[in-house]
Amino acid sequence: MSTHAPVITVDGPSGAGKGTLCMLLADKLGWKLLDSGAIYRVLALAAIHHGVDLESEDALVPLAAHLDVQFVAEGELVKVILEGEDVSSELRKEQTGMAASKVAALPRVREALLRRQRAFSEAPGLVADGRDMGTVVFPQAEVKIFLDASAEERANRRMNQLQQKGLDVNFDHLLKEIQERDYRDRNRAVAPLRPADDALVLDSTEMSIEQVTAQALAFIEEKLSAE
Ligand SMILES: Nc1ncnc2c1ncn2[C@@H]1O[C@H](COP(=O)(O)OP(=O)(O)O)[C@@H](O)[C@H]1O
Ligand SMILES: Nc1ccn([C@@H]2O[C@H](COP(=O)(O)OP(=O)(O)O)[C@@H](O)[C@H]2O)c(=O)n1
Repeated sequence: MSTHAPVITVDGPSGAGKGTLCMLLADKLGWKLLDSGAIYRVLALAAIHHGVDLESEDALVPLAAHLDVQFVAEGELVKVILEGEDVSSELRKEQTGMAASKVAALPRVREALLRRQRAFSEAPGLVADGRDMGTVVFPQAEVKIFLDASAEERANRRMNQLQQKGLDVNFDHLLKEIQERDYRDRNRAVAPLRPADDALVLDSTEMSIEQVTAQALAFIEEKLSAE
């Protein structure tokens, strides 16, 4: 028997601030967190480690169905273990995001990962971060948010984030990669990146993290109290 647990979905393009917002919301509400992008990233890494072609749907589907991954919470951070190996730092690299968007464009790969994502939904509630959380994975979600920002602002945020980690990054290169990934995510045949009809669309280009969080919390309160 399954009990109903409420779901908040946060979708949007790379660097819009989804991960930051979801972590703050999950922490404040005491709810579970699903970083669905991390699952696509792990699958891309598994394919690279096993020498599987990132465009071979037939080879990727069994890999997706049997993905041996653990997300281990360590204080504020989540360690990601793929087949016994800590891949946490490899996971966040821009080239891993790019590889993830290639495997994520394949319909049967997405299908193979659906159940794994839905299994994250448990009491007292779930905050789900991704591209198709409100449209495909949790279409019945009580609260849906679509977080956006201009590509230039997102590339700038990503550059600062990577520089803080001591990585040397080039703005123009990063912007080009973000635009390429956006294009692939928005134009794929299955589960393209788009706001759900009932989503609150927030453009955070000119908003601070605090302003985004405050608007999201006001919307969540309004939606949950109307249930
Ligand atoms: N509203 C905002 N204004 C400025 N920086 C932000 C904002 N939201 C997030 N950031 C920063 O931008 C970077 C990318 O945010 P992140 O949450 O990882 O985005 P996403 O999960 O959508 O890719 C992080 O360094 C984060 O601290
Ligand atoms: N629900 C999701 C989440 C991610 N993805 C894919 O996985 C890639 C990496 O997602 P991510 O959320 O980790 O990327 P960032 O927004 O952190 O850059 C995206 O570019 C998408 O192609 C997806 O297709 N569906």
